[in-house]
Amino acid sequence: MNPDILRERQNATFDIEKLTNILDGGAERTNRRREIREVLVLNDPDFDYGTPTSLPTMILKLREYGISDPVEINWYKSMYWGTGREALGLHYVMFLPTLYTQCDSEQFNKWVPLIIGTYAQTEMGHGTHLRGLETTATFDPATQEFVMHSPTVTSIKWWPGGRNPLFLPLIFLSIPLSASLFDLFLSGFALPTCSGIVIGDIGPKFGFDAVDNGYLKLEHVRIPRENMLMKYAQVKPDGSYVKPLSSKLTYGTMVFIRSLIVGNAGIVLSQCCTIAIRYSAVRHQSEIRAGEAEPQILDYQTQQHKLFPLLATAYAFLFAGQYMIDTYNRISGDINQGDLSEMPELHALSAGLKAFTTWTANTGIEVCRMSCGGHGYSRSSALPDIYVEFTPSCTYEGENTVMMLQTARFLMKSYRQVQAGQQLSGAVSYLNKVHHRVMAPQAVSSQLDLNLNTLVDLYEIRAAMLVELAAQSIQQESARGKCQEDSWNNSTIDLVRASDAHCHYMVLKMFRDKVDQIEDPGVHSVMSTLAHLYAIHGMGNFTGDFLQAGVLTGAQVPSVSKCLKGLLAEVRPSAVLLVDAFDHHDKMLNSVLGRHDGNVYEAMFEWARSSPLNRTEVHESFHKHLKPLQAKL
Ligand SMILES: CCCCC/C=C\C/C=C\C/C=C\CCCCC(=O)SCCNC(=O)CCNC(=O)[C@H](O)C(C)(C)COP(=O)(O)OP(=O)(O)OC[C@H]1O[C@@H](n2cnc3c(N)ncnc32)[C@H](O)[C@@H]1OP(=O)(O)O
Ligand SMILES: Cc1cc2nc3c(=O)[nH]c(=O)nc-3n(C[C@H](O)[C@H](O)[C@H](O)COP(=O)(O)OP(=O)(O)OC[C@H]3O[C@@H](n4cnc5c(N)ncnc54)[C@H](O)[C@@H]3O)c2cc1C
Repeated sequence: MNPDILRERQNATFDIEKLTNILDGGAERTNRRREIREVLVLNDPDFDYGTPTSLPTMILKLREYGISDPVEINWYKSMYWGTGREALGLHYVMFLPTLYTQCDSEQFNKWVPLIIGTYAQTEMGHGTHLRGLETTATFDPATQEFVMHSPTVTSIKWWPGGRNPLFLPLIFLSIPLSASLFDLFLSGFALPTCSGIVIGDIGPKFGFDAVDNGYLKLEHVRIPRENMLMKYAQVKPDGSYVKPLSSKLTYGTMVFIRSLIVGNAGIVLSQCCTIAIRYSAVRHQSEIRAGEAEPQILDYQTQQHKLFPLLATAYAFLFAGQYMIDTYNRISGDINQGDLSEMPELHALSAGLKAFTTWTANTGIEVCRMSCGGHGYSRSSALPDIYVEFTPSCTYEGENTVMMLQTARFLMKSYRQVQAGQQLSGAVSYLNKVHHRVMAPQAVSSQLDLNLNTLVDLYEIRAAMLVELAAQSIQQESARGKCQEDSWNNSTIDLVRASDAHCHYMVLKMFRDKVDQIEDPGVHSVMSTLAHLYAIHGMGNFTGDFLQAGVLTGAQVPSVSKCLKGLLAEVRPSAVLLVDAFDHHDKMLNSVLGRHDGNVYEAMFEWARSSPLNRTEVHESFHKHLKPLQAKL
């Protein structure tokens, strides 16, 4: 083991295993995750990662082992495929969940065990604006079929991931009856026997190469009436339409995956922090004091300033992901029982946190890559591949700006309710104080109050102020004679800013609540330090907001920076131990820089030598192209 990394692991001030257990949701979950990793994948003689049979092998193994819990599927898949995506991602995270949540019992028993599918909602002309989708599904009572049709070029289904060229069960979103409503259809086309279908691949993408994203054009293709997913809405044999309790129930799968993406952003950021911090512990470069040995780059304050706030953010997002999934499971359980009262709040929370966490993690991956210098740009680091695979999460499952505006819609509605004298509960209950003006900033002392509860309060006041400013912008636009829609559009910068601040407050609050639950003194102490670092770092990035909210004075601003530097120094001794607690296996991380043993250089040389370009002393292209050319010169 590299001596630097060995030294970093001595004198631990907290129990790493206990922190790993907290991240997994308990010791039993850690044991189960490791069992899946070590026994069911790594020590499985059939484990054949990277071969053409990998995918079918994985599917058969998941069934053989009876792994159906979404989180356990993800544990298995992420061990099997490492940090990359695989072609069936969409089947597991969108196609199956849609069947689970939108099929009636007969359809469920008929389809779920049997098929692999994709989710074809987006069209060439519309991905965000679902009410603008153009694919039609017209019911023919004479034949008891729906006629599916792509009326325009912009209605061609575009992007469905994992498009299987031979058999095409897919979840369709189409407009069967009216522009405001659409429903889900399962269409089992066995190509090429089924006429009226034009299918293909949309061509090379920025990345996501393991997933074949396709296109699908339908020309009056008929499917049985029974293929409409009929849990919430039905078309009866006589053609009558039974509306769902809410037209937004059709959007349920997107809310589910957005909820998953929150925790996934934490996982991806934790992978990158593991790579960058372990590498920064073994990389020596330049000098701090003339004549002395080159220091570990992790001892540079700027390197700590790049990486430690991201480390704190990774923990924050992992805890936010746990909260999000728990909230999703609770509210979707209520929805299943017909109680839709919290559906708007679930939508607003999942939409906002999906955007907030993916935007932050997306930027953070690049900071981690650049903090590793040239070797960060090598594919051996795994960081370029992680970035390329993660960055579309800012676009898919709800483009981030649009998602933030959905959260803003909920915040504005809540603000208006408070103005009308209603008492709010849940995540927006802090807005009650705005109405009663108890949001007045507390007496701000000359010293920055570092109590975590106080910091959460300051973030709450910042969010409330920005919500009020956005609402006032809309009111001012209306007062200038603008219609409601234009008043909204002319305030969308403020609205996104308010949603971002609301999400930031929510994430810090979840972090603080999680720290409060930690009983082990050593783990509590190090997690409390990270939560403080997360809060102070955000205060440094958004100082203007806190000044504008009156919860920070100009005189206190220097102490924010001073406090930040102190927290960076406090984290430094535990940095490698804190990434060890993420418990990312070398095989899954697939990074020369992030190896657990820290033996980076030897591994990098081996990695380079294994490059296809180094298979022969002289590359065949010399003999094929250069030598004949030389002979002519
Ligand atoms: C098992 C572990 C796995 C871990 C893996 C984790 C991550 C892996 C990541 C990815 C997986 C792999 C690949 C990803 C592939 C990506 C697949 C896709 O991208 S599928 C397509 C996704 N598309 C979208 O998300 C479309 C986005 N657009 C919309 O959702 C809607 O158009 C809209 C923007 C929300 C607007 O809808 P609409 O116009 O109908 O509504 P509005 O008029 O704006 O508002 C009316 C009203 O409705 C409320 N509302 C809107 N949506 C919802 C909802 N979902 N739920 C509840 N309520 C909703 C809205 O709040 C308004 O309410 P009110 O203000 O009270 O009127
Ligand atoms: C890798 C990848 C995989 C995908 N897989 C699938 C899949 O399997 N199935 C599927 O159905 N789809 C899939 N998609 C499509 C994806 O869901 C859409 O691209 C996404 O919903 C964004 O919609 P759009 O492309 O129409 O972008 P647009 O909405 O056209 O966004 C373009 C710009 O317009 C802005 N904008 C749009 N509306 C508003 C508004 N109301 N207010 C302010 N600004 C606005 C956006 O902020 C953005 O800046 C995938 C996409 C990617 C990148």
